[in-house]
Amino acid sequence: MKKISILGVTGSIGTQTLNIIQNNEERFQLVAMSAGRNIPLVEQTIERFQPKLVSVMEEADAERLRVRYPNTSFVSGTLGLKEVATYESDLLITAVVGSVGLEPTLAAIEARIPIALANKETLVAAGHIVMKRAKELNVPIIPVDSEHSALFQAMNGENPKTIRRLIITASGGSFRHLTRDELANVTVEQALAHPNWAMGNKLTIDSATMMNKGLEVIEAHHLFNLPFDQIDCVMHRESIIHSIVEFCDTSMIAQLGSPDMRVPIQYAMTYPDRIPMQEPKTLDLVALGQMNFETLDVNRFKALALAYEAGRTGGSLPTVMNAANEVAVAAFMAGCISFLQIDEMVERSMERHTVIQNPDLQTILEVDAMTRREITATIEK
Ligand SMILES: NC(=O)C1=CN([C@@H]2O[C@H](COP(=O)(O)OP(=O)(O)OC[C@H]3O[C@@H](n4cnc5c(N)ncnc54)[C@H](OP(=O)(O)O)[C@@H]3O)[C@@H](O)[C@H]2O)C=CC1
Ligand SMILES: CC(=O)[C@@H](O)[C@H](O)COP(=O)(O)O
Ligand SMILES: [Mn+2]
Repeated sequence: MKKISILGVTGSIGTQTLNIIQNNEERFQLVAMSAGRNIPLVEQTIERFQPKLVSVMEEADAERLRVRYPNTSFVSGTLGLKEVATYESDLLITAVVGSVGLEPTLAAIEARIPIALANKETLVAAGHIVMKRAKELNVPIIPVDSEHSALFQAMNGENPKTIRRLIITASGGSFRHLTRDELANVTVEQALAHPNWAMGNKLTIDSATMMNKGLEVIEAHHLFNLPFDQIDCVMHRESIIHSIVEFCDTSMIAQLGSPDMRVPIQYAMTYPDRIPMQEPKTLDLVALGQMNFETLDVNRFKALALAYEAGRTGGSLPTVMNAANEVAVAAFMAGCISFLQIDEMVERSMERHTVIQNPDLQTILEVDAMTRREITATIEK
C-alpha cells in the first residue's frame, strides 16, 4: 500500500488524484491532505478517504473541523502546509497553486519524501534551490505537468547527453484565434474557456496569456538540467502530443494521448510501473485525422518572451516574474485590470528589479513578498 499525501486536494489536480486513489484502493491510501477554503469538499473528502492529517487555510475552519471529526488531526495556515508535506508518506503530490508551495516542498525534501510535482510555480521561483537539495538528499521529483511527464517518459532509459532539444507543445489557450489588438476587451469568462483542458482558474488564464508555456520552459530547465537554448515551444492546437524530445541522431520521441491529466498524475504515482487507467479515453488516431504545428509568435505572446528572458537572466528574476504574474492574474480575475495589463505589469516588475544572483531561500521569499507588495500598490493606484 502506497501512502499518499496531497497539497491542494480540493483543486483540479487534487480531485483527479483522489479519483485515481478511489479507483485503486488496494494500491493507494490517502494519509494527509491540505486545502484552502473549500470546506464542504474537505468534509466530503474526509468522510470518503479518512485521512489522518488535514490542513486548511483558516484556523477558525480547523477549529470547527476538530469538533466534527475527532479522529482526524487538523492544522492550518502555512505551517499546516508544511505539516502535511512532511507527514510520513511514500509520495507527496504538490498540487497547490502558486509559490506558496515552495516552503512545504522544501520541507518534504528535507524529510526525504518523494515528490510528484504539479506545482510549477515552486520550480520557477526557486528551482535552483529545490533541485539542488533534492539531488543532495536523493529525493525523486517526478513531473506531473503533462508536458514534463511527456518529456520524462520520452527520455526514459536514454542517455541525457544525447538529448539535442526539448520541444514543449502549447495549445495556444483560449485566445489563440485573436491578434494582440483583439485581446484589448476580452472578458474573464472568455479567458476561462480553455479549448482542450479543464483546469484551475489561475492556470487557465496563464494558458491564455502563454505565461503557462513560459513557466513550463523554466520548469523544464530545472527538471531536466538543460540550457534554455535547448528548450523550444511549438503551437499544437490539438493537445494530443504532450511534448517531444529530439536526440542527437535527429530521432524525435513524443508522448501522445487524449488530454486527460489523470494519465500523467497516475504515471507519477506508479512510476516506474504503469497500471491500467479506469474509464480510459483511448486515442482514436483515425478519428483525429490530423495534427497541426505552428510557430509561436513571441510578439503576440509576450509572456513567453518574458519567461525566456527571466530564465536566461536567472538569479531572482524568475521569482519576480512569477510573483508579479500571480498578483496580476488575480487582479484580472477580480476585474481590476484588463487582460493585456497582465503581461504588461509583469514586464514592468521585471524591468524595475535589480537582479540578485544565486539567491538563497530567504532572499527568494523576500523578493517574492516585495514584488507582490509593489505590484499590488500599483494596481490599487
Ligand atoms: N489543473 C491542471 O490540469 C494542471 C495543473 N498544474 C499545476 O498544478 C497546480 C495546481 O493547479 P490546479 O489544480 O489547476 O489549481 P486549482 O486552483 O484547481 O487548485 C488549487 C488548490 O490549492 C489550494 N490553495 C490555493 N491557494 C492556497 C493557499 N494560499 N494556501 C493553501 N492552499 C491553497 C486550493 O484550495 P481551495 O480550493 O480549497 O481554496 C486548491 O486545493 C498549479 O501549480 C498548476 O500550474 C499543472 C499541470 C496541469
Ligand atoms: C494540462 C497541462 O499540463 C497544462 O499546463 C496545459 O499545458 C495547458 O495547456 P496550454 O498551456 O498548452 O494551453
Ligand atoms: Mn502543462
